[in-house]
Amino acid sequence: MPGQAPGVRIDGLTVVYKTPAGELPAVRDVSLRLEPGTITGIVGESGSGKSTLALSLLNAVQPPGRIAAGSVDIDGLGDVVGLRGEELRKARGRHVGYVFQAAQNSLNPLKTVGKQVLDLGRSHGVEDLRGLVRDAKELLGRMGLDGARVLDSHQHELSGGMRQRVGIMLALVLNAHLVVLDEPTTALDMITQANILKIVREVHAERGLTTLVITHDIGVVAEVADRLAVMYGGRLVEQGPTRQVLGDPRHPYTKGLIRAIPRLTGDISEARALPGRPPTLATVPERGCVFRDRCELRMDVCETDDPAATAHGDRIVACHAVKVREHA
Ligand SMILES: Nc1ncnc2c1ncn2[C@@H]1O[C@H](COP(=O)(O)OP(=O)(O)OP(=O)(O)O)[C@@H](O)[C@H]1O
Repeated sequence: MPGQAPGVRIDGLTVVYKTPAGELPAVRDVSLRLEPGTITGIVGESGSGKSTLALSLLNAVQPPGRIAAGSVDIDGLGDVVGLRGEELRKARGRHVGYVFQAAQNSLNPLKTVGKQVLDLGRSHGVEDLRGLVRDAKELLGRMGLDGARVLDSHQHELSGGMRQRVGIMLALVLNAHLVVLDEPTTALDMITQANILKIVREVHAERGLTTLVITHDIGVVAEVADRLAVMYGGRLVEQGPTRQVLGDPRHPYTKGLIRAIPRLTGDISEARALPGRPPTLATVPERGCVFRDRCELRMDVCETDDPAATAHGDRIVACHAVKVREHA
């Protein structure tokens, strides 16, 4: 059913967590567009704010966190930051399908997978429950599982990788047209991971979805994403079409991430880990560039001024040292 894919406009989004040192931002002034029908990948090291950003798409940030500023406007839903209660519950699952991180542990241990599919359908007013179960079985089959058997199983009877695929099935089965996958394949070996991503891509195309894939592994999204957004210290530091970002990274952090991955550089001996560690909420600088402590291009202005995200053609880069060439 192409043509139903919603667009998403995230503008000036800031999400804070309450800490002993006060409220600190895990996501700061992030603006991002998900174009209808595309797959966007968000990459960044652990703690960069990816999951917090994903939760914001469902207005699902829990205390001690809260969305402190900005909007998340989804076609057909409006600004989800303003949604509450029943409206929000209906939107989740039906409009926005999602697999949150650690989804492999989030199944109900007391119920079979099939029962959980039925519960999901009932709670969203699905009339054709038989059809829903059929779709669930089919999706599981496509991901290399024995659908009937998995539907009859409890969580403890499934491996981590199987649970992860069940999570993906649950994100897709209600036929939502916006799908958010947070680390969808981390429990899987490389070959299964590649297969699952291929299926995500196929289902995305068949159903006309808008998809967001979140991962710390830039190699994972390189395979599926049309666009990439790179996150660091709660900021989006670079965005653009995947091929451009991978083939000609501009931000020093993106360059470092790519250099660290042998299967992207094509040569194991060339791969170099990015020195240093990403900041935590407590250590992320209040002023200036969040990446400066690890940056080889650091200048004086980076200490004091946060670089603005600047668009040039299809590319958006937030770095004082980078003069993005026109028409990247
Ligand atoms: N409930 C919470 N209370 C306090 N701080 C939190 C909470 N959840 C996340 N944070 C902090 O917010 C920052 C961003 O976390 P987030 O989980 O969004 O990052 P991430 O990029 O998804 O990392 P990971 O891949 O490890 O999940 C981190 O510094 C994290 O410690």
